[in-house]
Amino acid sequence: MGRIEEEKLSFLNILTYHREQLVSKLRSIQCVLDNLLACGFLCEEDVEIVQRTVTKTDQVRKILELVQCKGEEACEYLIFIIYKVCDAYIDLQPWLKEINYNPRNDITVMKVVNTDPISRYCEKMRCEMSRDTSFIMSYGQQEETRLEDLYTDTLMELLNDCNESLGFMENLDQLLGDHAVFNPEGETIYVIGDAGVGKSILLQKLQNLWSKKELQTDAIFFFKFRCRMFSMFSKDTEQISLRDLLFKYNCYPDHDPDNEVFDYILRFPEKVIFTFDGYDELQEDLDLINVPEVVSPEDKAHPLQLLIGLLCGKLLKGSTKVLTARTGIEIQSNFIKKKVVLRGFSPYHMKTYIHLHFKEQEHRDIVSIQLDASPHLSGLCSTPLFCWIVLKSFRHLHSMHDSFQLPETCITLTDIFLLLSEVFLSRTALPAPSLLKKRTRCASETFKSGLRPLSAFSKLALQGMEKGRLICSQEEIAACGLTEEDLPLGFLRPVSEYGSTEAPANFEFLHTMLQSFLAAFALVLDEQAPVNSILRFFAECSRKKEHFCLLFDSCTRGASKPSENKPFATNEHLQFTNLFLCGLLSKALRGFMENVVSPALLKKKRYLLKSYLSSSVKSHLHGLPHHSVTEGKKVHVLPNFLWMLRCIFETGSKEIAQMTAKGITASFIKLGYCNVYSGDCTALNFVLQHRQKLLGLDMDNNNISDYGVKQLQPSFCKMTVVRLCVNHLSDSSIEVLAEELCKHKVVEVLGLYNNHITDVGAKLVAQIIEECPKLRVVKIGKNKLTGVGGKYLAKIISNQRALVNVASTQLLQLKKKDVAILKSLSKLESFLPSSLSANGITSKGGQLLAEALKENSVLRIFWLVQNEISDDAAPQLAEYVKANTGLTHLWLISNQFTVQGIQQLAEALTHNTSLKEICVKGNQLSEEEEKQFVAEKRLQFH
Ligand SMILES: Nc1ncnc2c1ncn2[C@@H]1O[C@H](COP(=O)(O)OP(=O)(O)OP(=O)(O)O)[C@@H](O)[C@H]1O
Repeated sequence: MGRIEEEKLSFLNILTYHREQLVSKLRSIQCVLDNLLACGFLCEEDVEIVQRTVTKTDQVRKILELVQCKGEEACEYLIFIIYKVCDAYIDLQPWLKEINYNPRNDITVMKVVNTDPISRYCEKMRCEMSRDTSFIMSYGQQEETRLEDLYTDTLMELLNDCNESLGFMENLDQLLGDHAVFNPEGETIYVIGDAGVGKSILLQKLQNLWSKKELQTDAIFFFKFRCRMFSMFSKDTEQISLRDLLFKYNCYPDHDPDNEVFDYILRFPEKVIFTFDGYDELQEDLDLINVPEVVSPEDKAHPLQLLIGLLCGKLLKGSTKVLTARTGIEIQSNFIKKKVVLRGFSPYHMKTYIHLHFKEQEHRDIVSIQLDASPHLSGLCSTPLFCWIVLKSFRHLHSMHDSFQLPETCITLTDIFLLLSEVFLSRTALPAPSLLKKRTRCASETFKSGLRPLSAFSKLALQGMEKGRLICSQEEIAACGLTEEDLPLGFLRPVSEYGSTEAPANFEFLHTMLQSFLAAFALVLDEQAPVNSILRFFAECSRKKEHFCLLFDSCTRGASKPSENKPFATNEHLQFTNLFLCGLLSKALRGFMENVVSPALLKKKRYLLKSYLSSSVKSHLHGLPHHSVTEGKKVHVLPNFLWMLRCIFETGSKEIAQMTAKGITASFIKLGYCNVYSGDCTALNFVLQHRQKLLGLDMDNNNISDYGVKQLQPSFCKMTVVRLCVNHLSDSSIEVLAEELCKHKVVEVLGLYNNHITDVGAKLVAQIIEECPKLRVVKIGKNKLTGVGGKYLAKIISNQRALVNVASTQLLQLKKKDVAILKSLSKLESFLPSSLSANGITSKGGQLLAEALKENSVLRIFWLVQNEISDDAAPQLAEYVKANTGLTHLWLISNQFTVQGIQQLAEALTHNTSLKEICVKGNQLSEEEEKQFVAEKRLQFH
């Protein structure tokens, strides 16, 4: 404020002048009173007078009266409080701007203490959140590790609504930002990933960053929930208000007699972040689906309905919601605003993680060398949970025994969880006789001596699986024969219950996969139940599955009834139990398991499982629908097939693998979009190595990465179709492919579209094209090739037979002297639609292309969308249009043509009757100019 103005408009006058606004908008009165009292502008008696006044507005009037009586400085200080505690007086911030308020130096030295309930609540929330999230919980009760000491970034890929990649997230701030939002109407950020890939840890990191004010967000409230908690309420009786849901299960607001915190949340939902972890763990509740939805935050409802209301945006619309779930869980896409899929550790991340895990360079080296030597183990370790188990076991067992190495190449998931159990059970072992002499490792001894607690934990796990419960009470624990001394072993961890200071009442297994593993152990150990009861979960998993959109259906369409009641959204935890059962009953573990279960019983169980697997593989393969395609008889396998492959690998049975390989009668298997990860390639290879005949394999749109390709190496010799599009492959995969495909020369189709291949890989692809005479389709668009890589390919194509769909990105960086190479394009039948879109092609490139393609009579559709082509290329393009009668569609959307260039194209169109349309929307024409071309209907502007 200018001095003259300041004199004229004293603070006292300001308060009088804006009295009405202040009376209606000033909240958090206690904070004003506290500060005025602390600075001596009011005395105790004044405060009491204000507090005795009944309504809020009258209280403000009284305060204004009092400070105005006390004089100019008191008035100024009141405004300064509003300025300083901006969160509490958010409604008056525009007013401060309106009066152009800037505190004078004299006043800034005065202290303002924020006693506003909202600010206090935020403080308390941050403080509790920081306490709750600073440690990685899953380390049993004996040791805890600081999150920041071990958290490592993972591959976080952004997807659009069609599950196409939008690139990778660089940091967690991007999770909440607008980047890659594909549906602005959607309310929920959906994070998906496989078991153990780090969804919960990602949320924990997010919460921890927020608690330290290191997350880029304006949100001042953060509520975290685990979805499984919503299923724990009784469905008929337990109703709760949104207020209670927020405050009872998260942080409780103290000193908030007037409910200001909740009011604030209702008024400013955009200031709130929610995280809901584990949507897959939610239990369906059929009766609830029929209950009308809640929209009022004041009404009581079942917590599940509140959850749905929040996720759909019917409650607290505009708040940020992050929901996690296992891959494969469907929710209606209109609620999803953006989607992130967690892909686990890249080799770089794994190196970082190893570094964080081990202080000693010697250990880092041993582990890195062993991982580098085993793509299978590395593939498994790209899942952080497995990596953690492997590294933790290494550290523990290496410290206890003389020379412990990581397990060798053929390690299975069962081996990994056995290792973890060994680590836990070895905690009961007596200390080594002398510190200098370490004991020799004997896993079977450890299991034998730990059999009592192991059986008890296994029983508990199985009971939970059967009841569909992941949480167990003290009573259930005791009923299984577990004592207090058993709990610190590490299998269980307490479930944190908000606000409780007493000893934990409930426990859960360290991870749901550990529960699945122990449940399988219980099935093997059980000597009482009939032998065939080991197969009970197979039966459940093979039943037809309903989609899990049901809860959300109720939100949009009203009630719908699924055909059966299932305990969880997925049956993955049961699938894992089956898988571990196969592992524990495998031939490789026979000797080991005989230490804990009678050999005769073990034999019976092994026999039963094997014959069950054989017959179910047969009937599964028999029942698959076959289609006839150019490549022969094709079969699109179902996700259950993948589980079968995993189980077969886990059994290690060559007989079943052979039978499966033989049973695949189709010549082409499609495993696209099946969520195949690198570890599965070992299982696939295990079966395919027994196949004699040639086979096409479509694995497009999975997550197999370079580790997976290395695992498949022995099987490429018989592959006629190798489709690995959208699989995060780099040049090192192409090295493997070049070596194998060039050796065996049977490949006909090679799909590498949308990976991370550079010019180095392109050179190898060129070699494959050159050396494999049967190859007729190569897809290599959307990779990281430059003009150099494009040249290798184009040169080879020009000397070879016609290849369809060769789309090399940035081919157009070629210079004019390379026109001969470009002429090879005349052999192309089509470009992939996106192949030359958004490639920075200038007019020069447009000219070269048009010239090169003039003699191409086979190209039908030509896309040059989103480039920088202007009128300079119009004459050549017009010539091309005139000369080419085969072309049906030319797309020039979002370039830089003006009315002159379009005029030339329109004129050319009159000479070409076969061309259906030239699409030119998004160029530099005004509406008026576009109208000139009304007569030429094939020129599309919309
Ligand atoms: N980014 C990470 N950095 C370090 N360790 C991690 C990371 N992500 C996961 N882990 C390790 O893996 C374990 C399992 O991770 P987490 O529980 O987050 O998996 P999840 O995806 O939620 O699994 P599920 O779907 O089975 O619940 C963690 O306890 C931790 O030890």
